[in-house]
Amino acid sequence: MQAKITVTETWLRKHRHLYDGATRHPFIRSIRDGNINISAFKTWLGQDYIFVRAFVPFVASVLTKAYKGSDDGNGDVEVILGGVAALHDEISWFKKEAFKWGVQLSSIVPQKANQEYCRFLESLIGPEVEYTVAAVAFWAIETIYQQSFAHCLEDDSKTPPELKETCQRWGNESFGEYCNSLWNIVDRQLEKASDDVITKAEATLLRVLEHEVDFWNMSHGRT
Ligand SMILES: Cc1ncc(CN)c(N)n1
Repeated sequence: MQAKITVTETWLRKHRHLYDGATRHPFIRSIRDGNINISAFKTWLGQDYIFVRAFVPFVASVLTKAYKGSDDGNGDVEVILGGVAALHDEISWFKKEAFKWGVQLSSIVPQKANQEYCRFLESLIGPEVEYTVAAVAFWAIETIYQQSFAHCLEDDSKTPPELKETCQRWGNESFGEYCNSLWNIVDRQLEKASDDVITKAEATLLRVLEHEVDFWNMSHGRT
């Protein structure tokens, strides 16, 4: 018997072009090919630190929604709590890495693409946004980084040794498993969602993909 195709699989097939644009962006390719411009890397580092700080309240809101909105026999809260803990480490890592590269985090001004992405995250925090919709955004945001940086660690990659740790941060197997747990959450939620929520969730996925591409563009100096 053929396995039933999930809503997320349908979306990924339908939006493959945009998805690949986010996970195989020229910025990521330049890390993988070993010809990354270090000033672009430093721009990304400083801007992403600001993004991650704004990401924390968003993830906390997903955690609250999971607690209130899912019949949590499935352990959604624990998975998302793991994500909050990982973000705590991520913030410490950004500080350490910024010091290493001589990036002054206190003087970073968020660029337009970053501001718009952070504003989008804020728009998903309120109680009027369904758990399913917020969970789709969360899953997509984490998975795009996982897939992008894992690409830089493949056997034939020429990622510079000094950037390997950065790629490991999101490209490692356990982050991959965590993303799969988020994917399971999303699939379970979508299975019981109304058509209206599914439509909103798909639109949210598209917005995330666009914001991620804009974020890479900004880091790559294309804005
Ligand atoms: C822009 C962006 N997207 C995703 C992630 C992964 N938490 C991140 N750090 N920054």
